[in-house]
This record gives sequence, structure tokens and C-alpha cells, in this order.
Amino acid sequence: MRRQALHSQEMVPGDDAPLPTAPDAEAVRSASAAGGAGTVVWHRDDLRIGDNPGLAAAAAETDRVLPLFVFDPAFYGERGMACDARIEFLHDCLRDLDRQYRDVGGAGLTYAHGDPLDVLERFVDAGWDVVATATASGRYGRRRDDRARERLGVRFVAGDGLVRDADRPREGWSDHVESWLAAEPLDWDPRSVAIERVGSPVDPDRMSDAYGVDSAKTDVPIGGRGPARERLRAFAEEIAAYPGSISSPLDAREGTSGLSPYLRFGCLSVGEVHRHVDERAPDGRGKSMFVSRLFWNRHYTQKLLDWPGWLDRAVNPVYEGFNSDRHDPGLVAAWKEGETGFPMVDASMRCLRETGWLNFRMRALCASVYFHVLQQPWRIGADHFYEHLIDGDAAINYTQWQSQCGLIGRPGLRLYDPRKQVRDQDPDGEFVTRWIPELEPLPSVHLDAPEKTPLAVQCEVGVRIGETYPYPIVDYEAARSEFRERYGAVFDVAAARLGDEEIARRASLSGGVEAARSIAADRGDPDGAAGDDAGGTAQTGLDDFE
Ligand SMILES: Cc1cc2nc3c(=O)[nH]c(=O)nc-3n(C[C@H](O)[C@H](O)[C@H](O)COP(=O)(O)OP(=O)(O)OC[C@H]3O[C@@H](n4cnc5c(N)ncnc54)[C@H](O)[C@@H]3O)c2cc1C
Repeated sequence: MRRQALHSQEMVPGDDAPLPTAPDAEAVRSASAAGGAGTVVWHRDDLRIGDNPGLAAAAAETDRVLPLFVFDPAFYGERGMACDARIEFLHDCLRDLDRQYRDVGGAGLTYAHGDPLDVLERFVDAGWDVVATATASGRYGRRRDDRARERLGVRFVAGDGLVRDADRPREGWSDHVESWLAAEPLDWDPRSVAIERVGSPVDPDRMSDAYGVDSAKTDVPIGGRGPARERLRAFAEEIAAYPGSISSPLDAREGTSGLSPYLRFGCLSVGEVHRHVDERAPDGRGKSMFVSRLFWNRHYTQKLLDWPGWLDRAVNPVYEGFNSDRHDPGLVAAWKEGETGFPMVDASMRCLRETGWLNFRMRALCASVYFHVLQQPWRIGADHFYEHLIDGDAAINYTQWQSQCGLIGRPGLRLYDPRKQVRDQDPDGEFVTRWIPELEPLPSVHLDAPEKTPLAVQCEVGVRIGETYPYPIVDYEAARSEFRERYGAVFDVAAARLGDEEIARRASLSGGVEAARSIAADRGDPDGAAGDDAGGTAQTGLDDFE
């Protein structure tokens, strides 16, 4: 059975938790009676004490804060859709957050376990207020936060650069983010507040034991602010090399910032990263390209804030269920295992499973081949990425998947050719043979399409395509043309749907509702005339955020 998604509507967390809800009500009551109640700061994906909107707001209003992290059973075990390596990374970040509080003279972080609402209720009943930093989440997190607000009066403090409560969030959006990035960090004075803690029987080690967390991944970064700051400092010094390192899967591992897991868990704020690079990194193309990526981070996160359906429904209803009738578990399994017969895809998928990270280009390639060539349902692929990525971020992962697959219905769909990617990004076959050692003996000139290697060469080097390594699992050219035909056949109808106010809003394009409407006007045909060039090879850059 496939794992239940965290964001699914039906999820009921906590019903099979192997640990009791903790700390218990009595422990909370007696700690509160001893020193009086103040404000609980409920940490979620903001695992830092600096530049933290929720914490800064609490510290400004009270002289007693209690930082709390609740281990939610929904994120663990079979239903959690998080690989053990991501959980271990989270646990590193939590130990580090505990240290951050102790380093400024506080008692540390209180750990709890259970349905967050049940845990928070114990504090509210004992007289505490609760504050949290607002975040963009899917249906599960949204429902949890709505209930926390309504039932317990939890206050969510915005400050992440996203536009909330606006009728048209995309109007003036870039200016808004730019001025947010230029703002001063949210400081607070640790000497002005007592940082309290309630003893609890749970901590990261106990959670790992209880849920059997034991990662087999390798080369995974250590979580926490120290490693994050070190990575940021080193990257800023080498930023000039960034543009040349982005596309190759080998160069990117050291040449891009590697900050994504730290941003995902909030060890660093986006603003802090921006400030450091702005002040310390040399001006040039590397710096401006990197800063544009920080905008993309906010852009894709804004999309999820604008419409939670990104996680489970095609943004353009015309593409809902596309490829579902062709679902072939054998093709999906081959893609997940790195056994498709397309070396760049297979090397990337094995690398993802083993290390939990891939550069942007290879993520896009694997998503493209999965949806456009193997023609499989997008969400199964997106869930697999989400499970294995250490930086697995619901907002970015699922919106990127839908964009890469072409589910928005805008022109400029990009189809990646896995053989060209070998020739362009790995001409010596270093990446491919690192992850597919069975191809090591093959001369690198054959690594883009091993099935075309002359039999005499195969015999000579002892690699038999079809035995040592699979033939391509589908005929690339035929599958691609078939996809283009199927996709193109409904493209004009899909483009027309972008003219609907509701669809235009949920698409959350960088140009807002107007941009969606103009696609509908230029390319849409509600009566469904086939767009024979739709899904063509147009290579849009990402500078328009798609
Ligand atoms: C199908 C697919 C799924 C993805 N899933 C995720 C995910 O779950 N989590 C995630 O953080 N990124 C995701 N990305 C975006 C991107 O691949 C990663 O952010 C990047 O590879 C992380 O490495 P880095 O920190 O060294 O990146 P850098 O190039 O150093 O970029 C710095 C930061 O900018 C942001 N960023 C960079 N590229 C993008 C982008 N295209 N979209 C949005 N933000 C971006 C990230 O926060 C990143 O950490 C996905 C991309 C694709 C195509």
C-alpha cells in the first residue's frame, strides 16, 4: 500500500502513536504554578531563535516564554512520508535549537509528543498564551492551525515575506518581497525574558527509538545553525563559481549553496541568507542568480499559501487525472529504482534514494521523463521525491512538479532529453558511472544511449545491455511524440481555463490574475481545437518564475 500523504484530507494524527501525549497535564500545571504562566512559542519549521517573527512578538509582549516543539505522530512512521534521513536532520536541528536557547541563558526547548492541539491545550488550560510563526502549509497544517486559532486562541505571526489576506496577493508582489528582504532582522533581547522549560519524557533520541528511525542514506548534511552558517559563509566566498555549477549534477553538489534543508527547517531565515550574501559576497552574476533563487523560494511558497490544492490536484482542472489511465506500477517502480535504461535518470534516481539530494536540473529531468516519457500520474512521482528529499518542502516540491509536468496549461512546456543531459552535463560519465557502476567498463561515448553500443564493444568490455543494464523501458521518441499529441490535444482548452477567475487565482502566476488571463486570451480555445504545437520544445527560462 502506498504511504498516506501527510496533507491528505482524511489524516487523523496520533491514533496509533507509540508514545503517550507528553508532557502530561500535571507536569504542565505544576511548572506553571511554580513560576506563573507566560507565552508558549510553538516552533514548527522555524528552528532558530534569531529573526523569528513568533518569538520576537512573544518576547516583546511578555517576560516569560516557553519554547515548545511538538513531535506530531502524523510525521513519523508509515504515514509520515519523510525518509529517516530527513527525520534525523530535523532531530539535529532540534538539539541545536535547544542549545541556542541555553546559549542565551535560557532553560532550553520543551519537547512534547502527540496531537499538537492536545499538547497546546494543556498549556492554555494552565494559563499560557500560545504564539507561532505563520507558515504556508497544505490541508493538514491549515486545518491544524485553524483549529488551534479557533479552539485555543493561538496567534500566528506573519513575517516570512509572503502576502496574506490580500484579494490579489500577486499585485506588487515582487516589490513586497524586495522590501521585506531589505528590512532589518527581528531582534529580541534574551535578557528581557525568562526562557522556561517543562520537563518531558520525550526528546529526539527517544523519538528515534520509538519510531525506529535509522537512516541508511549517506552524504547527508548535519542539521542545525552551526553547519548552516558555515555552509552560507563558504558559499558566499565562492559565489562567482555558482552560475557554472548549477546544471551539472557533480559540480552542483559543492557549487550550489546546499542551503535548502536549512531553509526548509528554518535554521536560517531567507532574509538572513539574503543579508549575508548581499553584504559579504562579491557583486556579479553569481550573486544576482542566487538572489533570484531566494525569490523563487518565496514565489513557490506563495503559491501554496494561495491554494492548498497544489499538493493533490492539478492546478488546471483540464489536466486532472492526466496519465492516470496509463498507470503502470512496473514503470513507476523502474523509475524509482533507477532501472529505466536512461542512464542520467537512473543515476539521478539512485542518487536521490542514497543521498536525499539532487540539483535542480536533475530533479526537473527526472520529473519530466516520469510524466512526459513514461507518462505516469504526477502525484506518485511527486510523493516519492517528497519522501526522499532531505529538503523535501511541500510548497516547493509539489508546485515545481506541477510546473515541470505542465499542469498549469501555460505555453513553454519544457521536455528534457535524458540522453542530451548526459552529453551536456556529464560527458566523461563520472556521475553516471558513480551511481551505475555496472556501466563503468563502457566507453563514456556510449553512456548517453548504452543500448546503441555495438555488440562487439559490449562483448569486449563485458557489459551486456539487457542483462547487465536494461534496455530503455520505453521508446523515447515514440513516447515523447505520443505525449505531445495527447497533451497538445487539450492544451487550448486548458489555456482557456486560465481565464476563469478561480483558476487564475490558484495558478498564482508571478504576473497575477492578469498574466493568467492573457494566456487564456492568446492561446485559449474553450471549444477545444487541438494546439498542434502545444507541448513543443520551447525552452522558457525560469526568470518568469515558471
Ligand atoms: C521537481 C522539483 C522538486 C523540487 N523540490 C524541492 C523541495 O522539496 N525543496 C526545495 O527546497 N527545493 C526543491 N526544488 C528546487 C531546487 O531544485 C532546490 O531548491 C535546489 O536544488 C536546492 O539546492 P541548493 O540549496 O544548493 O540550491 P541553490 O541553487 O543554492 O538555491 C538557493 C535556494 O534557493 C531556493 N531555490 C533554488 N532553486 C529553486 C527553485 N527552482 N524553486 C524554488 N526555490 C528554489 C531554495 O530555497 C534553495 O535552497 C525542486 C525542484 C524541482 C524541479
